[in-house]
Amino acid sequence: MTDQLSGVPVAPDRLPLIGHSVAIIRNPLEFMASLSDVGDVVQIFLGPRPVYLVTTPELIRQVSLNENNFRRDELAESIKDICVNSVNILTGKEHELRRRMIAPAFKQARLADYAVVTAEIANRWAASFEDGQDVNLMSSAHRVVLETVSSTLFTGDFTAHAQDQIREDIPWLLTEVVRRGSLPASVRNARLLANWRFKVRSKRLREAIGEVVTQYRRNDTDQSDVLSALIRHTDQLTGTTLSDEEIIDELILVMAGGVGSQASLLGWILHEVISKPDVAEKLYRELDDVVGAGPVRPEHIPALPYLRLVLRETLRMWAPWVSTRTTNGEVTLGDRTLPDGAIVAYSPYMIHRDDEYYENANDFDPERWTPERAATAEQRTSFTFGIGPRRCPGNHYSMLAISIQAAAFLARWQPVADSKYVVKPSNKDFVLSPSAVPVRMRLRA
Ligand code: HEM
Repeated sequence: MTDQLSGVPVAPDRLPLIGHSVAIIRNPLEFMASLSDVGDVVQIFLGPRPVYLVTTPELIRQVSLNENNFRRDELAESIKDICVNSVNILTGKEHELRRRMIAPAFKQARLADYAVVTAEIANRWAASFEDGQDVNLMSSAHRVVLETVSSTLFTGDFTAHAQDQIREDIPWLLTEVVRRGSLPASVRNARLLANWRFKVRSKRLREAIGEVVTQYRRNDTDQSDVLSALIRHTDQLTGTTLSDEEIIDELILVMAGGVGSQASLLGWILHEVISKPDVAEKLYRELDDVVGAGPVRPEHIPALPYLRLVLRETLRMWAPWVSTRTTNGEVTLGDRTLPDGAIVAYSPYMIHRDDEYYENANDFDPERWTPERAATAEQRTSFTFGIGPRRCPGNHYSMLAISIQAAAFLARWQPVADSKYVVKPSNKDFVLSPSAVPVRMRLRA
């Protein structure tokens, strides 16, 4: 397995023993973006172990649309102490059923309820700054997204105590899940104090969520939130309902997958607007016409077409940098046949930043998404939320929430960026976040 598969090109600058690990940790974006010319499938080495990176949209589609060719056991192993059976690690029929079970939580009618809560929190957030105040908008974005996601998961005030504890644990969960995911299994499973602490705290978090689930079942009313949707749904085809443990798994996945990624994108959208006067001018004009000085309401969002273009362009520029799968038996990709158990990866970021697929791919150009300009080819190479059976179920909600938050903030504020600070991507999550967005707040005239 650790042998090089003959005929598949290897990424340049492989070092003995450590392979490409250091290059990836140091600058994953530059590393990924440098590989598209090397071949359709490129071997990169994490230590001695090869990872097969597919570098064309066609092969990414082939991987994503043929889910049965892949397993999730490596991912499952890496998160087993906190999440046992969530949708992202189930495969085949079990995955299909779980997708049906969680779908009602993301239905349009529910999104309308979540949008009301999201707008309330976003308007409160926008009103919380002072003129002339120095703020790091990235940490601020993280806080507002955390509050919003936890409030859309469970709102019932009869569970206040457990909710407080869960909210306190989410930042810890996010940091740990990402950190542990980058460690080899041998280190994660070693008898170390840090691993023991992780298990103890994971158990405590699961118990706190379990307490909320019990209270919801007892209360038996629809609270218009994610938890109510998960508890109340019965699958029409099989009569299945979700057990408490399964619900705990799904709630943890939403927290781990939804908070960091949304916060990063909210941070990027604010950074892009603040640092690009031509984009800012058009957006401010649109916000003035539709929202005025605020507060923003969910029904404003469909009337903000330029904001939508800016969001789509932000999602293109700052797409997840990597996604992985493990082959389930021999799998042929293009003219290469990979062995059973091989790790296959692709990078939405790499495709989205390639001039072959997007004209001047490194330019922030929202108008490329206007109906006149967005070619079908561009739509087909857009991988921010994945495609196929594992496409992100939170995509519509994320776009709505980020739009509401950005609109609420920008309707009121026109901050000035700290000119001495260079914003860099930081790889703490699968969507890279801005290292910081330091600004001085300025009220809009
Ligand atoms: C803007 C922020 C987000 C981005 C960029 C994003 C991106 C993605 C991507 C690329 C995948 C597919 C990964 C793969 O191919 O294996 C995915 C899966 C998933 N996402 Fe998101 N996501 C975001 C926000 C959210 C939110 C807010 C939620 C929940 C409320 C969520 C829930 C999930 C779940 C449950 C899966 C697993 C789906 C499955 O395996 O069937 N995501 N996400």
